Amino acid sequence: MYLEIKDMKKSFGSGESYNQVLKGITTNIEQGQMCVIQGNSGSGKSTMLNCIGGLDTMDSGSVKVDGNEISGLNADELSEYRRANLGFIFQFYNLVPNLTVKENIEICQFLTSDPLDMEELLDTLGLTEHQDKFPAQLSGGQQQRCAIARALIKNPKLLLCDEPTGALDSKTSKDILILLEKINQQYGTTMLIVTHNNAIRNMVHKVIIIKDGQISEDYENETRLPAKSLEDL
Ligand SMILES: Nc1ncnc2c1ncn2[C@@H]1O[C@H](COP(=O)(O)OP(=O)(O)OP(=O)(O)O)[C@@H](O)[C@H]1O
Repeated sequence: MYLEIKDMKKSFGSGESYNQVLKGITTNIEQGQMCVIQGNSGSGKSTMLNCIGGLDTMDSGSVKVDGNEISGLNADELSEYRRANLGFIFQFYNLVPNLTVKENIEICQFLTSDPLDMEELLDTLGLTEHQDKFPAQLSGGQQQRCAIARALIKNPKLLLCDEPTGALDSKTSKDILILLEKINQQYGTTMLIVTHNNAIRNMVHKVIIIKDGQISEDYENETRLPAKSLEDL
């Protein structure tokens, strides 16, 4: 099992403002799986993703990535864990405005001794012709493709995506999902995708639904559809 989560608990605040957001999340994700995490607004999806990604620390429980426990790591160790294993994609692309597409990707290329080939990645993501442009010169979909390239250049084993299509129109969302599917097949990247979009459930290997800080549904999708056939995005 690539990702093993056991009894993950996380709360915010204290006294009257105490809010237990995650009340004991237990699940497993296999290497190479694409998995969506869904649930109502405020159910704890981003909190779960942030705890897995070492962007936040859980109160108790265990997260093992490729057999390595991450709970209890200090800030430096978490930083090294993120560098060595993870790629992040967010709803808003967080590109550096005064760097070109290629330079935005290059800043992450140096995080590993074994990056993917830049030209191949630019080609895969349809960015070759845009590589010398600045973010402000790109459409939302092109900016998100650049953010995906930046997350992928170091060939992360685990890609954490928080609403990756949240700011995009239906057609561009589908293009991005087709790309994520291609990356999953080409590089075997394990992916966790937090999304409000129910249609995305149809293309992934595994679905996790969170309700009130607990898992209410957790199942493997036996009848996956290719991303290109998804409707209602
Ligand atoms: N840093 C924080 N401090 C205090 N409360 C927080 C913090 N981060 C999240 N919360 C609270 O935790 C709860 C879950 O938030 P979270 O962002 O994980 O939900 P979500 O399921 O991702 O929601 P959405 O779909 O709206 O993005 C919310 O009530 C939120 O207000």
